[in-house]
Amino acid sequence: MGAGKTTIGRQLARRLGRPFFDSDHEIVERTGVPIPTIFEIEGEDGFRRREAQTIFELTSVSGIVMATGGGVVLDPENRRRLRATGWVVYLNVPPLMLYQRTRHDRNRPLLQVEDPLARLESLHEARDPLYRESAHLVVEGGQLVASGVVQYLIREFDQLCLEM
Ligand SMILES: Nc1ncnc2c1ncn2[C@@H]1O[C@H](COP(=O)(O)OP(=O)(O)O)[C@@H](O)[C@H]1O
Ligand SMILES: O=C(O)C1=C[C@@H](OP(=O)(O)O)[C@@H](O)[C@H](O)C1
Repeated sequence: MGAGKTTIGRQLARRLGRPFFDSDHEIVERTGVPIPTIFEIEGEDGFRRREAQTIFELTSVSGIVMATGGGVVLDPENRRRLRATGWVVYLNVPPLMLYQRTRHDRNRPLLQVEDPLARLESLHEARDPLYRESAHLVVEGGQLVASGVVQYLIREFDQLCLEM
C-alpha cells in the first residue's frame, strides 16, 4: 500500500526491458471506473473477486514485472500463484511513512477513515506475515530513493539468474 510498488516496478521494468503491469490499473481499465467506485457498488468482496481474476491472468504471462495492490496477499490462492510463478519482492515501509506517502491520495478506499494512520498500522500488522510468506526477497525500511531500490533489485535479480 503506497509503498512505492508502482514507481519502483515501472523503473525496474524499464531497466530490464520487460513489460510492466499494475494489477490495480488493469482492474480499472477492465471495469472502466476508478477503484473507489468498485468498492461503492460491489463492496470490498466484489473488488477482491476482480483482483483475484486479474492476478490469475497476469501470473499466466511470463517475463513481466508486476506491481500489485497491497491487499492481494489476503487471498491464499493469490499468494500461492504469485510465489509459484514469479520472483516476489516485499517493499516493507513503516506505517508512518506509508501515511506520509498516501495522505493526499483519495483513491484508496480503505484509507478514507477518520484515522488513516491507525488503519495503516493495523493493516501493516495483519498483513506483514502474509507478505513475508509470499516474498522471495524483503527490502526493509523505505529509506532508499526509488532508483536506489531498483539498483539493488537489479543486482539481486542478476545474482539469481547466475545461480539458476
Ligand atoms: N522510494 C521512495 N522514496 C520516496 N517516495 C517514494 C518512494 N517510492 C514511492 N514514493 C512516493 O510514494 C507515493 C506512492 O508511490 P506508488 O509507487 O504510487 O505506491 P504504490 O504503487 O505502492 O501504491 C508516490 O507519491 C511516490 O512518488
Ligand atoms: O491494501 C488494499 O487492500 C488495497 C490497496 C490498493 O492498492 P495500493 O497498495 O496501491 O494502495 C488497492 O488495491 C485497493 O484500494 C485495496
